[in-house]
Amino acid sequence: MNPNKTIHPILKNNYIPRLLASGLFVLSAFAEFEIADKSAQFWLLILFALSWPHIARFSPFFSKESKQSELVNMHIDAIFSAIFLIVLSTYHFAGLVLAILVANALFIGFFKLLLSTLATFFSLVLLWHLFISPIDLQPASIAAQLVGGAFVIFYYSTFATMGYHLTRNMIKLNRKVEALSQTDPLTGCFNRLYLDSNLNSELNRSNRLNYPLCLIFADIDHFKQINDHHGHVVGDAILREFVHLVTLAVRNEFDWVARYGGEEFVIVLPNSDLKNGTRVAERIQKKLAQHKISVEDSSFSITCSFGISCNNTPSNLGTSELIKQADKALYLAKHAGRNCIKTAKQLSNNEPR
Ligand SMILES: Nc1nc2c(ncn2[C@@H]2O[C@H](COP(=O)(O)OP(=O)(O)OP(=O)(O)O)[C@@H](O)[C@H]2O)c(=O)[nH]1
Repeated sequence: MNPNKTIHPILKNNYIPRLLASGLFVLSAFAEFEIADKSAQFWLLILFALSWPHIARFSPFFSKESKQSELVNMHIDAIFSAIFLIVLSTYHFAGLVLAILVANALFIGFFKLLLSTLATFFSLVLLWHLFISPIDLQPASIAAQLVGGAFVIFYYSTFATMGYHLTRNMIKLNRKVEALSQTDPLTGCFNRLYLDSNLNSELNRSNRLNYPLCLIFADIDHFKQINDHHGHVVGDAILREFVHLVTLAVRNEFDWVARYGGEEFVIVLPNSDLKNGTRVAERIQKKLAQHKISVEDSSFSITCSFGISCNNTPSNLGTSELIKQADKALYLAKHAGRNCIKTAKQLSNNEPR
């Protein structure tokens, strides 16, 4: 199996910086000759430093999910840095580490991660200092300080870059998931889920600010025949074009369209009454009449029936009542021969069963 194929870009991208940081770590540890002379742990540490970037890349710790795994890796990085400080037996770099970490945090806004890795880092240094051996405050050799300083700067700027990329990727992914969960994949308009969760807040806003809200139920006429005679590919293309035409007929920033199901769509018009809603439905009707939809060298004309309700007719309608009224009006429109517009006002005399 080629491991490159299964490695997530985050783990892959951080491999080289981590390897270089480990190299600098090894150099700085070697520069501290006194420790090299007497400590077996020193050699273990070197071994770990050299193997860590490979482990971090090829064997995701604790989680198969690469991003989660990279967060764990960052904590191991923090432990690694703490051991580095202990080995060099100086607090000289601690202030530098802290300053760089704070700067990183300001830059990447990744405070939670910063705090938890900082806690890991300092608790390890403290535990070592209290229970194992007091850290000698004597400064390390000049060579160790130089290479170690380079290590600290490089290591933590890498850490910041990783955090930054992680955060950016997560934000991007979240936005993508959110957009996908709200969008109808075929037509690109909002889906039923979005309608169900947003109509209520739209209605509350309209009641709070005391303006009317209009809801149009639009249903393409005889859509089954189109599917049956020309196939679902044509039907799909017609649905897409229909949504395109509807979006051209409504106000960009205020109104929105959601697919209720099949060939039924709901158009929500904030700050609009039945009159405004009827005007919008007429505009859509006109666009449909003027526009032939071309699919696979054929062109099609479609018509649509509309049922319109408004939260002030009668007053203070709730979400489900608003939808119900528009649906009933749509039923009237279908029964009146299709390609026509009916409003909730016309319901009382012709209430469908
Ligand atoms: N191509 C395509 N067809 C769909 C999709 N969703 C639902 N349909 C079809 O839409 C048709 C809806 O048919 P009906 O509910 O009978 O409505 P209609 O033929 O438009 O009749 P009226 O609404 O009474 O004018 C069915 O044939 C469904 O299979 C879709 O995503 N793509």
